[in-house]
Amino acid sequence: MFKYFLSKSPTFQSLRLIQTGVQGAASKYEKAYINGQWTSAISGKYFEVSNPSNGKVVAEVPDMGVPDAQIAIDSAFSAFQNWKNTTAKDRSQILRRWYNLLVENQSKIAHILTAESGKPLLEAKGEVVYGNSFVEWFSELSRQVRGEIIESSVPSKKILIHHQPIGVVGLITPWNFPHAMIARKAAAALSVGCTVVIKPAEDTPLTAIEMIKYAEEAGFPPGVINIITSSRDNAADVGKLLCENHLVAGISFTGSTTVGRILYRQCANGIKRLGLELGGNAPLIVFKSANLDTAVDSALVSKFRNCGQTCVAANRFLVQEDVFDAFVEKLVSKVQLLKMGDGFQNGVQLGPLINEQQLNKVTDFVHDATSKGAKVIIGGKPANYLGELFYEPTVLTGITSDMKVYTEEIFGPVISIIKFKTEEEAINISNSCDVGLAGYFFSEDISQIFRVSKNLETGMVGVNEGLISCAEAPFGGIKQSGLGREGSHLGTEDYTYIKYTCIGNLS
Ligand SMILES: NC(=O)C1=CN([C@@H]2O[C@H](COP(=O)(O)OP(=O)(O)OC[C@H]3O[C@@H](n4cnc5c(N)ncnc54)[C@H](OP(=O)(O)O)[C@@H]3O)[C@@H](O)[C@H]2O)C=CC1
Ligand SMILES: O=C(O)CCCC(=O)O
Repeated sequence: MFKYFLSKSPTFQSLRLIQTGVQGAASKYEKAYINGQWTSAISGKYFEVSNPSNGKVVAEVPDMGVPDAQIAIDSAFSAFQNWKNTTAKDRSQILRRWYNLLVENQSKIAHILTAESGKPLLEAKGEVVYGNSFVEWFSELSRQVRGEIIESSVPSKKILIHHQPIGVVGLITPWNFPHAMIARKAAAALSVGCTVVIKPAEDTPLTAIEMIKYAEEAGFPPGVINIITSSRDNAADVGKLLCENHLVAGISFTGSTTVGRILYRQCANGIKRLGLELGGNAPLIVFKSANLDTAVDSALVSKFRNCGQTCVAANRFLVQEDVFDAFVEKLVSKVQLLKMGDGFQNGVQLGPLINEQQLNKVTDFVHDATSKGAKVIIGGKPANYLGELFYEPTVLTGITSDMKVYTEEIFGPVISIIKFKTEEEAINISNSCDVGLAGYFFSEDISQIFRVSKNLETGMVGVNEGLISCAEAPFGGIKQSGLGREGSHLGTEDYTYIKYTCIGNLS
């Protein structure tokens, strides 16, 4: 079957690399990495990873469960005893070596990423550059984490403050950014002296495994970085163990709010440190003063990055009535030019959805909206002619507050447009949900820019900009979008605790 696929697929060259292991790319059977050893599951079981563009199997990886995860935790705990005592300079240098290797191999990593996620190759390359930037950032930040000495009100005392690594951290990551989410979490944790057990998503473990090959080459000691691969059948049990095991000090998770809540509960008994990057429902507001061309171009980037499967993707478009028709016309004229298809084909801008669950969710949300009166301007149906998991880029108008596209994140290539009259109305609609990750608005009115930025109930705001993520900025949400911030100089806080030392009886 694999042979058939290779001979038919336009992605022949890239996948040939994956099958044969040429250039060190993923081979048909991959292994997980625990305590510096490439290893199979204790059960001997594997699960398949397939390309969502065509359903063909790309590779098989170990299906690890609780016993494997326990070994990984023990290894990480044992490695922590030495890693926590390394100097910031040592950690910085190893991270830098990892970064250099990731950069040297970024094209190969991007090919693997496209093969398992369906993401267009150009976008996969962009994600690898983006993910690598976190490794570079934290290799530099490692040496900048400083303590303080505070003057006491008692002359014979000194107050010292240190930031110390919390210990072993479990990193549970999603399929939508298989490289960047691991890089953003792992580099931060490792830079301050924590050790990690990574559990990537079932759909996209190959990019993660490839990244760890370069971590090994960079010289991280055994046990400092561990990766356990699990099928969806094992994810909940492995997650529970990571949350509840007393050797694990904290969890960092990116994914759905539903799973985030489960992890929050499971971490409660052990009062574990918890970083949560959960779902959003981002408003994108176009005010009448906006430059409409900027608004349209930025909206397309925000919405269609990774085919809409991004937690910061614009979810509800709010357009002021004065510019509604002009905006919709410009938007649709660009949406109809978007090229969807196999991520390895030249010029493709949109790939498939990751799996059947996502396809069903998008199909259901659009059906729900149209059955309640929404109008399909373009798209509105699966693109079966391209493959089983493709959905046409879609624009809907006539959106009302009872529709799922209004109340929940769609995670797909669907734009839902709502008409509003006043700024107050736009703010009220934007804030009328219990999540608050990103929000975007377009305006040339400086007072309005400050006012709206202040009033949007989100952790991040893009003003006249649709792409706001970068290593230097704090990424994170408020309300039920999560806890903590990733990236930026604040990105190590989830992985350190503050040690206060009082030195007394000084003469
Ligand atoms: N904020 C974000 O960036 C993301 C948001 N989402 C949202 O979530 C929806 C569903 O996507 P989905 O893939 O199901 O996201 P999940 O939250 O289920 O998956 C994210 C990660 O958590 C793992 N996981 C799943 N269940 C548990 C559990 N009980 N304990 C510990 N880990 C667990 C998954 O493993 P496995 O893959 O094996 O199931 C994966 O590694 C999307 O439609 C979207 O709305 C999804 C991905 C990212
Ligand atoms: O969508 C997500 O799951 C988070 C990553 C997106 C980004 O870093 O911009």
